[in-house]
Amino acid sequence: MIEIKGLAKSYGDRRVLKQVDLSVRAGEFLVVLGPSGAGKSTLLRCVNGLVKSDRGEIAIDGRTVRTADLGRREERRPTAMIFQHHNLVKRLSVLKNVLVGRMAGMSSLMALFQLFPARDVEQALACLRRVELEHKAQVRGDQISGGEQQRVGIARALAQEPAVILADEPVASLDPKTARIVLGYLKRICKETDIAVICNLHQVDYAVEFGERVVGLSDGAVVFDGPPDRLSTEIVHRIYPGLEDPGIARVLRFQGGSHAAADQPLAAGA
Ligand SMILES: Nc1ncnc2c1ncn2[C@@H]1O[C@H](COP(=O)(O)OP(=O)(O)OP(=O)(O)O)[C@@H](O)[C@H]1O
Repeated sequence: MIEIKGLAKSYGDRRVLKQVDLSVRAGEFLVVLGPSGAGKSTLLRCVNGLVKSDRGEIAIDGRTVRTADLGRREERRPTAMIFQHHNLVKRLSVLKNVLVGRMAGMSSLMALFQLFPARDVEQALACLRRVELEHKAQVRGDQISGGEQQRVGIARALAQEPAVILADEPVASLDPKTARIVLGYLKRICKETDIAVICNLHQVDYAVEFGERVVGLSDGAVVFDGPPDRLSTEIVHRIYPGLEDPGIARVLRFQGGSHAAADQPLAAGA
């Protein structure tokens, strides 16, 4: 359970997060939608302690998140990140990339020489099995496709045994078919393991298709929080002010999202 209360963050004069309140259940697949600069990445960085908020509280399973805990490898952290560009170590095998997720708790010497206990290797292989990549365990990280790299990113996050996986635009650099496959794995793992997922996305159609709950962030404030079938063109415009994209009406109609509003063309030619 993640509890965010009154979260605020500014960079200089720019208020990037304004009083964000959010709670996320174990096993919930939450999509955060919002335009560029809305504060989505900053929100995730505050949750994993990478960025110190100015005000507010974040607790994961009752334990307050503190930036000071970040550098302490001996402690297993409750958050795992998935990045847009996968961030794999290219010269390492797929398996070793996943084992990076097990490094918390290992001695510095063991970590330095990559001496992983057999049970960690077993666990990493099990994580690779969940994304159907066990057969690529010994392949180098740069010799697999972008979609496979992101599946390894998911396995690495899973290997950390986190309470929450924070995915920052995990499919932004993938083609639509691969993006759907990757989101499918992420959602399935969320449901099967009871790990909460907070997934920043740009694409309304993926949010409608995969999100169990959608939070719309606009200019640092939550402007929508609800199930994807409540997204309407009006709400999408609230999240993306000034957006002129008649395609959104089609997406909502096609996906069976809401409904009365979606049936109104947004603009000529919609
Ligand atoms: N370290 C930083 N120093 C100063 N300003 C920052 C820093 N990180 C982010 N910002 C600013 O904060 C605002 C929100 O950034 P953030 O990356 O959280 O938005 P976002 O919604 O994730 O955008 P995108 O979808 O483009 O990644 C932006 O104006 C950005 O320039």
